[in-house]
Parts: sequence; C-alpha cells; structure tokens
Amino acid sequence: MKVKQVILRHIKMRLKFVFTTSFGSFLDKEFLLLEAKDENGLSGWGESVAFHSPWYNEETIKTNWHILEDFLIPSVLNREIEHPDEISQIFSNIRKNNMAKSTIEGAVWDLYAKQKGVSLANALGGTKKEIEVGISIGIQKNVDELLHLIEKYVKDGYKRIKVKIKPGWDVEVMREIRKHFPNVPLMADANSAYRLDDVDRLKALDEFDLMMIEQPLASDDIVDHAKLQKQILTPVCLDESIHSYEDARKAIELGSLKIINIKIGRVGGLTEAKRIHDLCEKHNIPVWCGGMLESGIGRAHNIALTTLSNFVLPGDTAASSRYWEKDVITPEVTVHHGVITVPDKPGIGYEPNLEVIQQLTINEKSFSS
Ligand SMILES: O=C(O)CCC(=O)C1=CC=C[C@@H](O)[C@@H]1C(=O)O
Ligand SMILES: [Mg+2]
Repeated sequence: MKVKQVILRHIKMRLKFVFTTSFGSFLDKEFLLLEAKDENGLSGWGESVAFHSPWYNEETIKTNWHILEDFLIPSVLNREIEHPDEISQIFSNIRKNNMAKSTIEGAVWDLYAKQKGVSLANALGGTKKEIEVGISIGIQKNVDELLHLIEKYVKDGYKRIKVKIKPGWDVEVMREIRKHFPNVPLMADANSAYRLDDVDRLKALDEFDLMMIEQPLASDDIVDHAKLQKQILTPVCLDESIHSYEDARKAIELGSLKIINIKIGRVGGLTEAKRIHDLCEKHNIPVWCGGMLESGIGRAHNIALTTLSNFVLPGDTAASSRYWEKDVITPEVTVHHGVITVPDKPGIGYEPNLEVIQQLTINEKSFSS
C-alpha cells in the first residue's frame, strides 16, 4: 500500500464540561486529525491526543504539527508499506514524539484495514464483539457534585467509576463515596500528585477496596512505584510512566505495577500498544484502554484496541455524548449499560463527518508526493 496524500487538520471542539488539569481548566479541546489517502482515494484516519499545553507530557498540538509536517509525513508519503507494523520501524530514528507518531500510524492502520475489507479490531487480532467501559470524572467543586455525577453514571450502567485524587481530595472523598456507593467498582487517578513520603496517606486508601490507584507518583518513575507497591494493598496502575514495551518490561520486572493503562498515543501507536498488551498477557498483568478526551476518531481506535483479549478491565472510552454536543463521526459512539458494540465495518467502523470536521477546522494543510 502507498499513502499518496495526507491532509492534516487542526480542529477545536467545545467540551460539555470543564476539564481541570495542573495547568488549569479548559472547555475547548484542540485536536489534530490526519487523513491518509491511497491511490484510489480511500482514506484512513488518525487523531493526535496531544493537548494544547504540555501538562500531561512534553508534546503539544504545535509540536505534533511540526514533527508530522517536517519528519513523519515526508517519511511515509509514497512509500511502499506492506503492513502498518513497519511504521514504527520507519520512525525508529526519530526520538520520542509518540503522540505525533501515533497520529499517522493510526491512519495507516485504518487505511490498511479498509483496503483489506476488515474491521480495525480484526486487523489487530481482536475478537470481542462488545467491550465494557467505565467513566472518568475530573475533580469537582465539592463532594456533593461528585456524588451526583457518580449516581448519574452508575444509573447509566458504566462498569467502573474513576475519580481523580490529590492530597486534600483523597481519603475523605473516598470515604464519602464508599458511604453512598459501597460496592461500585471504583478506582483513583492521582496523575503524579503524590511522593513516596505520602505512603501513609496512600496506605489509608487500602480501606476502600479500590480496583487500583493510577499513577500515584512521578510521571517518569518506576523505581519508587515498586517501593510503594510493596507497602500498599491497592494495586498500582501506571499510565504516564509507560511509554513503550521496554518501559512495561522493566516495570513488570521491578514490580512497579499490577495493572497498565494503555493509551495508544502515549506509547506511539497501535503496534506498540499491541506489543505491550501481549507482554502483559504473558505476565498476567491486566490492561485497560485509557482515554484522552478523544473525538470520535480516537475513540474508534480505542474501541478497536480494546477488543484484544487482555483488555479485561473497563476503560475510559465513554460515549461521544459525554464529551461533545456533536461528534465528528457518524454514527456517534454510544454506550448501553456500560457496553459498546464493536462496529464490524471495514477500518475504524465509524464514518468521519466531513461537514462537521470542516466547521471545526481552524487550520489545515495537504501533503502529497
Ligand atoms: O478520556 C477520558 O474520559 C479520560 C480522561 C482522563 O481521565 C485523563 C486524560 C488525560 C490525563 C488525565 O487527566 C487522565 C488520565 O491520566 O487518564
Ligand atoms: Mg491517568
């Protein structure tokens, strides 16, 4: 297969809720969408999950645009590609920039599956026809608002509730949640808000029978997480610390984690995500698919990946309507009692809505050889 044309679009979408991060809060989420066309005009789609500011990792929309325009797109355009697994090899001389790499690699995977006439799930080796999903709730103004949201999503049937924690918004909040929801599958995401010195505070969370605590310590650490895991009962799940198969291998060997949150963009694409999945399966480490507030394009890739056998825990792939008044795909992603039915159409299985995408586009550029 050859990619004859790439269209890179920078779009902006208004979220239905304010998303709070260490950089502050935002209501508009910006994305890059990448369309890769073959000689017959067939299109594969990928999405950059980089944020506007470098709070989650070092990548941003602007760094992704630069790396894609100046390095990644030129190295893929008009090149004979037998299988999308080759992309990570083509990019091997480019350091890091995983979210940029994942954007074009995902589009090539989608194009490859469409050319073969199979779903992306099938092309990846996934077999599940339905996937169970959970919901991730950001830090709220007060506990009552948080409890109200949990009640709504439990009623919607989401299979697990993920809440963000940080020092001062953790033990007491979890106690309140457990008072109202003693049995709901519950997990916490700390986004590196703690230090190893906070071990007593983190041990106190053992009282609440959490499924896991996600990324409690530094975003580039696997050593202190190994020390922490030996001191707490709650399973440690790593997100930001795991950028590759090698990171996962070392973290498993050190005992730094018991669960991995796989995010396609963070690890550089679907091929690496699948390698990490397979490694974890071999070591009985369950995985789940994390979210990055994706549009429907990225959401579709997450659904396809989650059909692989070791994705045994509910992920963050909620319904389009949780985030967007109108998503950029038809049909939108819907969730029924916490379950998504996996589309079996060729590729990502959802049709990009070009009219909506054009309305949301704030910049675009076409590249062809
Ligand atoms: O996409 C979703 O609904 C989940 C988003 C989410 O929980 C996160 C996205 C990005 C960084 C964090 O805030 C958190 C995470 O770390 O998983
Ligand atoms: Mg996380």
